[in-house]
Amino acid sequence: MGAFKDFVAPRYEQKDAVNEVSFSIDKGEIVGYIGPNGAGKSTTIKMMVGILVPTSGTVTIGGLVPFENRLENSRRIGVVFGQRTQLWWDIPVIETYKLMQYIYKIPKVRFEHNIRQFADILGIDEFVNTPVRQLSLGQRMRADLCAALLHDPEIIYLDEPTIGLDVDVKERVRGFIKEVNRSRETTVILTTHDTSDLDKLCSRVMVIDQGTLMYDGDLDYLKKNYSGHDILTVETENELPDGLLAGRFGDAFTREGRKCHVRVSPETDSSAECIAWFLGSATVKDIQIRQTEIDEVIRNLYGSFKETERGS
Ligand SMILES: Nc1ncnc2c1ncn2[C@@H]1O[C@H](COP(=O)(O)OP(=O)(O)OP(=O)(O)O)[C@@H](O)[C@H]1O
Repeated sequence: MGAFKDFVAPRYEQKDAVNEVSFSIDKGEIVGYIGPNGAGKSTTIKMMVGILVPTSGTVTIGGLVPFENRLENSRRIGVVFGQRTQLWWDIPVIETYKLMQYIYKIPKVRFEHNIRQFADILGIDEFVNTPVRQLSLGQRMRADLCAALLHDPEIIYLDEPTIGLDVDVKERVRGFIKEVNRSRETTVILTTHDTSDLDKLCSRVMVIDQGTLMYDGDLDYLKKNYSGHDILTVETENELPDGLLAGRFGDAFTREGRKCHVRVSPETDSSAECIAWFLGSATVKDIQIRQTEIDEVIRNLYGSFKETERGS
């Protein structure tokens, strides 16, 4: 009944998937584009690729407006949507590549050179003659990445390229992206929910939430300013009295026998000063510092945006 109603009298609701998103990217950059589910990442990528037409504002890629010059734009870009494939389902991988060689008019020497190089790094030789429908997710993703780069694009858009991959394949995929960026100066725009992708690949990140760009800048700056605190764990030869620890660290410590864990907030304290205090107060057997994981940084970041919204 609901489906019938929607068919006869559909109701429409207007929603801005992205709003006030403004940025420029230089040749050869690797940019991580992150944000919670439904934030507007894929919508931005689709506008840059030319699939979606923005209702206002402009998108210019290498001097071209993508949706007005789809053919010319497609020659310059490669796209991988992690959840979909551009490979022909029923034919062997190599046949799709040959079809792409024909479509993009890739010179034979260049095509063979690229296949050889990519097959090497991605390890696709063993399944290049297998029909795509028989490939595992990790194999399919590697085959897709190779396909997206065969025509030497200047820019690649990767929408969650490591989604669902095991640790080994993730490493291979990341190594490949890095190598292509390094050796060919290919610009990479990457959306991901896997924060290790950011750590391993990107120096710049853009964070979008509810369609609006909230941060655009250095990953290191982001870590430093939203990281909260480090955890310092110190093992001493003898148990330190709680009173002594409380006198120095207040309530920012816990103790398990001879092990003390101290939460070091960069605004009020420093790990170096805490270590110096321990060395001066006891015989120290072991020291460990755990920095805030990037996951925690991102969680703090999304949280602080929500706080700002509530406050404003
Ligand atoms: N074809 C569509 N029709 C209507 N609304 C859409 C369409 N595509 C996306 N949206 C809406 O636009 C908003 C942004 O979606 P988008 O797919 O860009 O998010 P995302 O950041 O890529 O999310 P995810 O991390 O879950 O992939 C969401 O609220 C989504 O529901």
